[in-house]
Amino acid sequence: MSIRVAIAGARGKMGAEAVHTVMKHDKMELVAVLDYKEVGKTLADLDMFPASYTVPIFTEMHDLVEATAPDVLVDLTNPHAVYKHTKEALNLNVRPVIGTTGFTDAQLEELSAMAKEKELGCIIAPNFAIGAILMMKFAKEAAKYLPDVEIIEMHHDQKLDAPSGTAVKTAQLIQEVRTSKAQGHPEEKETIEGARGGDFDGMRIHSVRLPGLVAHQQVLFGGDGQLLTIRHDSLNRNSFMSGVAFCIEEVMKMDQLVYGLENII
Ligand SMILES: NC(=O)C1=CN([C@@H]2O[C@H](COP(=O)(O)OP(=O)(O)OC[C@H]3O[C@@H](n4cnc5c(N)ncnc54)[C@H](OP(=O)(O)O)[C@@H]3O)[C@@H](O)[C@H]2O)C=CC1
Ligand SMILES: O=C(O)C1=N[C@H](C(=O)O)C[C@H](O)C1
Repeated sequence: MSIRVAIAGARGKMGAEAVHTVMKHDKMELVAVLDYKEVGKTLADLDMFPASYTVPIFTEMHDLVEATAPDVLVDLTNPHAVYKHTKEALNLNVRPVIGTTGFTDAQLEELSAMAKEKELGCIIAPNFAIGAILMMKFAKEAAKYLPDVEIIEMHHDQKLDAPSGTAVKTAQLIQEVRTSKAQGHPEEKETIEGARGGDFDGMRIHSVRLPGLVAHQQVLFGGDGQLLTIRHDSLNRNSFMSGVAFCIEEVMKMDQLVYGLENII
């Protein structure tokens, strides 16, 4: 039996790739799309998709679920919409696979409690690319030996959240193995506000936004007379798609929320 998939954010850069991925997948069926405004009756009404994509578009999650009974909701929207979508999906017994970044800790805790109570799988993945997951794992390992670390994440200039979800997740993983410490000179002063980046448990995170970039991150470690740099580059959005397909299949086997693909690969 096919997994019935709905996608929120289908007109976006990631969402459009995810639409093609699900449409091509032999074990999945794209049954619906969630939008926040009337853009047509089906995806086929939009110039960006082929005429064969007669997938219905809904503006209310409740109507979407009632009409098309999806197993999984994939959300690739923005930090303002994603929390509501995830809650609505869980309430309606639809398993969320969330790529959208920008959750607060409190939101993650609440969604985790909801998924547990409902015994429903839910995956929140700040990054679907296998190379990025490895970069984070290697950074966590390196931080045990080289605890002075700064993160530089670099993204296209349409990104809404800073720092990136990947940078936050990397810092959280490092925090698990590193004794909290302030870095740099104790008396350092910023003569331009923000020059030293954001402070996460003493680690500095720097966010670069430029046209031309897709999604890139360097984790820099400094030691006595040595430097280690761990870098990952997503050069296109196809780099995320095998992770999206993997999560859609995995979430069907789960009964709780997982935050980060490093927990299930
Ligand atoms: N986990 C991962 O591996 C990755 C995650 N991301 C994350 O995915 C998200 C999307 O990224 P990207 O595709 O680049 O962004 P885009 O801005 O290209 O796409 C977002 C889409 O969502 C639509 N949208 C906004 N609000 C709603 C809503 N309430 N309901 C339905 N659709 C809505 C937007 O429509 P409109 O433009 O008309 O407002 C837009 O088409 C971001 O949070 C990004 O950080 C990105 C890459 C990889
Ligand atoms: O907005 C993006 O593009 C990306 N967002 C995710 C993040 O915030 O980490 C994943 C990837 O870096 C691309």
